[in-house]
Amino acid sequence: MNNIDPSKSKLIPYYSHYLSEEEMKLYVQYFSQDLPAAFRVNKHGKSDAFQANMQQLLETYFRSRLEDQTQMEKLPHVPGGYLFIPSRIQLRSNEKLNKIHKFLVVANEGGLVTRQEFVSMLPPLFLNCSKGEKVLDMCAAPGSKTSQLMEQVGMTGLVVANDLELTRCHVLMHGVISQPCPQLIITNLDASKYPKLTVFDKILCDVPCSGDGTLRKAKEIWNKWSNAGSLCLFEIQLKVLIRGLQLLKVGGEICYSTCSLNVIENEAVVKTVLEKFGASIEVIDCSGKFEGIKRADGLRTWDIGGLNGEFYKNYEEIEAVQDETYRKRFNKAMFPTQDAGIQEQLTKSMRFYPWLNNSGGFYVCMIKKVAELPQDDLADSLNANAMNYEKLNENTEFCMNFSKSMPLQPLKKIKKQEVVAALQEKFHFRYFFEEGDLNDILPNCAQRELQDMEATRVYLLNKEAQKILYCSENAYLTYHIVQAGCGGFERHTGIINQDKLSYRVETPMNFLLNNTDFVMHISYKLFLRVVRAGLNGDDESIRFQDQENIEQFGEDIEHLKTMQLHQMYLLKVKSEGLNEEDTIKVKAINELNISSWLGGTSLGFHIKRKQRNALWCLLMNEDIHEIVVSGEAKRKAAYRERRKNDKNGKDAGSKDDKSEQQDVQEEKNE
Ligand SMILES: C[S@@+](CC[C@H](N)C(=O)[O-])C[C@H]1O[C@@H](n2cnc3c(N)ncnc32)[C@H](O)[C@@H]1O
Repeated sequence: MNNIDPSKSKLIPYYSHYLSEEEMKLYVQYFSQDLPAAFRVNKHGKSDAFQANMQQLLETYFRSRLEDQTQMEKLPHVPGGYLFIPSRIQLRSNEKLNKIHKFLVVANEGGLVTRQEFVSMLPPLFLNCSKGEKVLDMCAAPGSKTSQLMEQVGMTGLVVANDLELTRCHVLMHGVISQPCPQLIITNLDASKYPKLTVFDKILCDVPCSGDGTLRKAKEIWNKWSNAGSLCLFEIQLKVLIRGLQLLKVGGEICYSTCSLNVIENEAVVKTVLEKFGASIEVIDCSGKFEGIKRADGLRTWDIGGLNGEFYKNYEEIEAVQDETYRKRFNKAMFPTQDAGIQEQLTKSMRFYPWLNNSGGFYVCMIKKVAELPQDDLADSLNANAMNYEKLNENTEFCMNFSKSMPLQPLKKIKKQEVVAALQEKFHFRYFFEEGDLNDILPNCAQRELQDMEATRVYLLNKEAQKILYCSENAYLTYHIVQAGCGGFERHTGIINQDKLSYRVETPMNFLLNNTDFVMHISYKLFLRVVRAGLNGDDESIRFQDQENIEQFGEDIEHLKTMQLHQMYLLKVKSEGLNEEDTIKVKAINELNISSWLGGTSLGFHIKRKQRNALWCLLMNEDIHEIVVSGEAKRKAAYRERRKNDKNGKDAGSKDDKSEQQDVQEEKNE
């Protein structure tokens, strides 16, 4: 902690006002330590068995690299969640542990796991959405909680993920788009005037906050912190929560959360909505839920801190302050209530102090809407704002800013039904999501091209997402829809198919091929061989005519030659004759829905480089840097060489070059 001395931070006198001496010792002790690394296995679109198998593989991998087995723990109640006791910094700096860190980074980028702080996993855990439910994530970027919500509602539900910042919406989009997410809509709106797109079953209200609970990661907060941030965030936090309550169905649940421990951003906000909507909402008692995840009760009553280390017991003390500008920083609603019923409810909200679960600091309050909300001035004005905003935006001139700043063409209903016919004819999909018929879904897919052009990419949306994207002619503009559904099919422009309308299934939607004729069964040995082919930085497919391949995989190759060549297939690995350990590996591989391209004389997998790397190391129990570094170095050297030779820079914009440039940048950053 260079130049950081917690004892000099304003945080210490501030929190000493709320916490006991003993708690303050723990506060300084824990917040001065680095945060343990945590991750969870990505399960979206896969079975419970997949998660169990993948967990077993990962545990074996990590444990074989840990001398002290107590350094890795299973996170209680978080499906597929793990915690490393060594901090993130220790993981990076210790030579042995660094192997774990590097693997985690690649496995995260390859989509096998999500690196996510433990407390950040809690709001979706408490929200506990069921399959098919409609959920709004009001302040969603960068989106780690969104991906948990998508897992919970499954492919027939709806997740509307929103963020005020367009660039952050794009971060969110890129984080989830490689997963099958026909249930996802991403919007770029102010959550406090969010339109009534539908009535939601559950809402996550993870509001913008001062973030003082993230001190273990963001150490600069020790020096920078002042109470001004919390004082000015109160109003937007309150408005977003009220708007969330308005958009929630009666009987639905909303999770209000912040990564701050400041009462102004937490209990004061919840108290205000309890005062306003009294009998229509209630704080849910979660004390019986998720035993083993420790928490402290929310505060009943509190003082409000000022900017100069002083505290105010009530609003009258603020009114007595001479300086009007200073007075205006405070809101009467921030102060506690005398109502014992509300105080009691506030204690049911949950404070996650860092010393309870060796985590960051967090606040979570689960609220149930038990009846329609009564009249309230602030709530009414938010409703009116949202309606005016929608009305204005129906006139597209008013949304040109969004349109101009969006780097992508808008998503519109697919125009050419020949495309739909071609897809149906080619793949003979027998059924689609867990329920519902592909025949209803396909004609309503979306494309980004202008209306009269053929789609180069066909986006798949489920019925709930379609209702939103097509609710009006210009819904994507009115509601600033950044993304709806995910890429389903991509136009094939290879020489062989040049003359006819031909599409291939995109990676997120590979599972669609499960019930078609396009499934290829190969041996585990051949699977490993093709994964390895891409690791050395050269050719990512294997050639059948190579002598070595003919000798080793003769049976496989003979079988492949009987299949239709120049074709994409969903890959399934045969498990007959394998030992128990390899059988588990094969089961996990088969649920990853990897597709492959069977050429006239070659076989290659459609698999991201990082996923290929992570998979190889996991299956072979090899260290990531040993296997990857040589291949990456070779590839990057080749790229630099090409750049040097390419004086005109003609190739600079190609897709491969862009990802290589990114890699070179990543290398620099490390
Ligand atoms: C605490 S972060 C959300 C973290 C996110 N839920 C996650 O798990 O990755 C708060 C987010 O709120 C966004 N935000 C700020 N003001 C907003 C507003 N008025 N409406 C919607 N989003 C807002 C910020 O851009 C930021 O991405």
